[in-house]
Amino acid sequence: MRTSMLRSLARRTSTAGTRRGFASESAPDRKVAILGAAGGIGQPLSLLMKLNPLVSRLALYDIAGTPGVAADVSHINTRSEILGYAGEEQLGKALEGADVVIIPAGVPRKPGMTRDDLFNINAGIVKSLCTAIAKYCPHALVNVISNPVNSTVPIASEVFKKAGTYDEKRLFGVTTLDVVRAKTFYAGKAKVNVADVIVPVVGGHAGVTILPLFSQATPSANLSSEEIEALTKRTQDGGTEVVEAKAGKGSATLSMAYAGAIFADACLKGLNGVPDVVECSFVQSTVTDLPFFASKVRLGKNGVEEVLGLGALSDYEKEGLEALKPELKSSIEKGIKFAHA
Ligand SMILES: NC(=O)C1=CN([C@@H]2O[C@H](COP(=O)(O)OP(=O)(O)OC[C@H]3O[C@@H](n4cnc5c(N)ncnc54)[C@H](O)[C@@H]3O)[C@@H](O)[C@H]2O)C=CC1
Ligand SMILES: O=C([O-])CC(=O)C(=O)O
Repeated sequence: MRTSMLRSLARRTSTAGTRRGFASESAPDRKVAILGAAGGIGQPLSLLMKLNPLVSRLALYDIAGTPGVAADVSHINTRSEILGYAGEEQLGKALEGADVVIIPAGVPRKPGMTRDDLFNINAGIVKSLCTAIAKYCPHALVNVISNPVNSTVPIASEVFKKAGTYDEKRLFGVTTLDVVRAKTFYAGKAKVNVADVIVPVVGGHAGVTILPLFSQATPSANLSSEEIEALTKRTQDGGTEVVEAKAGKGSATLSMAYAGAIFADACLKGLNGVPDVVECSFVQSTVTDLPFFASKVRLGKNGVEEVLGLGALSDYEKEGLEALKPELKSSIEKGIKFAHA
């Protein structure tokens, strides 16, 4: 997205005052809905999705505060039409016809909390939003950002199963921020150009369940095992690093909005038939014995086209993989149990 988005922005700016930039759009119509659009992630994510030329309609939904965000973002001279919706009675309208639904609704952590501490509030929010998705846009690709992702994605799957709309190809836990962090931290340590870095991050999205595969990182670098361990730990604790720095004012919002925009863009490209779109995501999986697992996923016209395997792991990564399984298993089971209660 990075280059295409900037190119498109530059084009719009250079044609300011004319309609030329708009008339040349050839991408198909795509509606994206953001649920939780007035929040810390929701607002910058709304901005970034407004800059994405693949979006023709952008629906911004929250329980309150969306008219202001929608009015503000709507003045930006890019392709998409902005639609603002506030309050539960408008949720159906926000969702109708959506191709991609992004969910950053829910409470964020404060220092001292784990992501699982958010379960009690966010599980119910995700359950009710997914119930509405099943009703109003059952074929949309659903990008779940709300934490704890390791549980909220299984909750979403159970809600969709119950409604008879579940398609495992269309449900994604957004773990892109782990990849974004792994790339940044690796580039700093390996002294390589960050724009060239590729690092898969697998497992889940909480603490030790986040497993960056630095042995597969490119460009390759001769890092010591101590350096790899430190990079792994920093990636696993990246969220906590931000929570502590914000000191009670929430968790990552700007970097998450960036990551969410990258992942939604990949979903849109896949829907539009762009070949070889691959991103890591927490999806239904047979890569391990766990029913959900984050790994590289090829995106296509129906969502997940292929869940890719883990590739060769170092001994350190093999240990990490075994160590993460009990926590990830219990978080998945907790979500499934909640959805059935
Ligand atoms: N997957 C990931 O990598 C990351 C996930 N997160 C998670 O994203 C979530 C949101 O974080 P922030 O934006 O910082 O929180 P925030 O509190 O700033 O914003 C959340 C928004 O959700 C809205 N909301 C609450 N209930 C809703 C409902 N039923 N329907 C629609 N909107 C509703 C609120 O009104 C608020 O505007 C948290 O659960 C956080 O842990 C945060 C960073 C990274
Ligand atoms: O740490 C948190 O609570 C928010 C999050 O998921 C992240 O920044 O990775």
